[in-house]
Amino acid sequence: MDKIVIEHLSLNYSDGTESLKDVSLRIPANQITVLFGPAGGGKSTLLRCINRLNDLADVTMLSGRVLLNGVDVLDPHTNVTELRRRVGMVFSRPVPLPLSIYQNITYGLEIAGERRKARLDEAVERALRQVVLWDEVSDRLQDPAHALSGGQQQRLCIARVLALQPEVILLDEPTSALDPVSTFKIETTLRELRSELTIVLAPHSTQQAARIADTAAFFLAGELVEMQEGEKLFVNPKDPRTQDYIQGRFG
Ligand SMILES: Nc1ncnc2c1ncn2[C@@H]1O[C@H](COP(=O)(O)OP(=O)(O)OP(=O)(O)O)[C@@H](O)[C@H]1O
Repeated sequence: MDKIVIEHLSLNYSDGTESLKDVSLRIPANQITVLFGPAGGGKSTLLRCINRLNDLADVTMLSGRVLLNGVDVLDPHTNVTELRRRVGMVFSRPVPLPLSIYQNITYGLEIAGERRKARLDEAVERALRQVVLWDEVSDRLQDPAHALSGGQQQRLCIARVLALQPEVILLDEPTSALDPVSTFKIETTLRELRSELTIVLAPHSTQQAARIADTAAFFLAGELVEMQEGEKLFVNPKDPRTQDYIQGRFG
């Protein structure tokens, strides 16, 4: 089943950059779909269209459709707050709230109206277990989140998103600020989360793309060059531009 279907999506910013040029693709449910390619290819822009974060940018032209479960999220009537709960986002630098570990997880739930302590405790434990952080922090949930290591902070940021029980998570270079061990833990966590939700990720390297992609899409200067199963794309790309990029000939 396709969770997200993007149809003829084009987007220009006010400086005239054509960041997405007639992009159409299908993102399968319960898989990790990787958007990769050289800097400036449009990967972040595409991620930010899926949860309407581009509403905050200086966009001068936007056309096409982004269907989530068949419904166009670009429709002006979309409830954007609800959309962003259903489609969570994780950024490249972990930015925990200046609160305790516990409150980082409960913050969004409390805003959504949950006040019951038992429910909040349960949600904290569940989310921290999902990102394999529970055993490391269960005895110091009231400590400031900033006291955690960078890798732990990023797992906490993922847990914060998961606590809202999203259907999709978007990750924009989530491990670019992390060491290889933390990166490995996050990649393992994402593989396990696939059974519960749909993951769309812009990796920080081609190596990461190849390691983690169930499906991979190669972007170059706003264009989708090709998309296929990760195992096939990284072994036998169809397009010579993809081949040149994955062999390190440019970018
Ligand atoms: N808010 C913005 N305002 C103006 N131009 C932007 C904005 N965001 C991105 N761009 C431009 O759009 C193009 C695509 O950028 P985008 O960040 O989507 O690419 P990317 O493939 O994710 O690259 P990177 O890996 O560097 O993040 C670039 O030319 C970039 O300069």
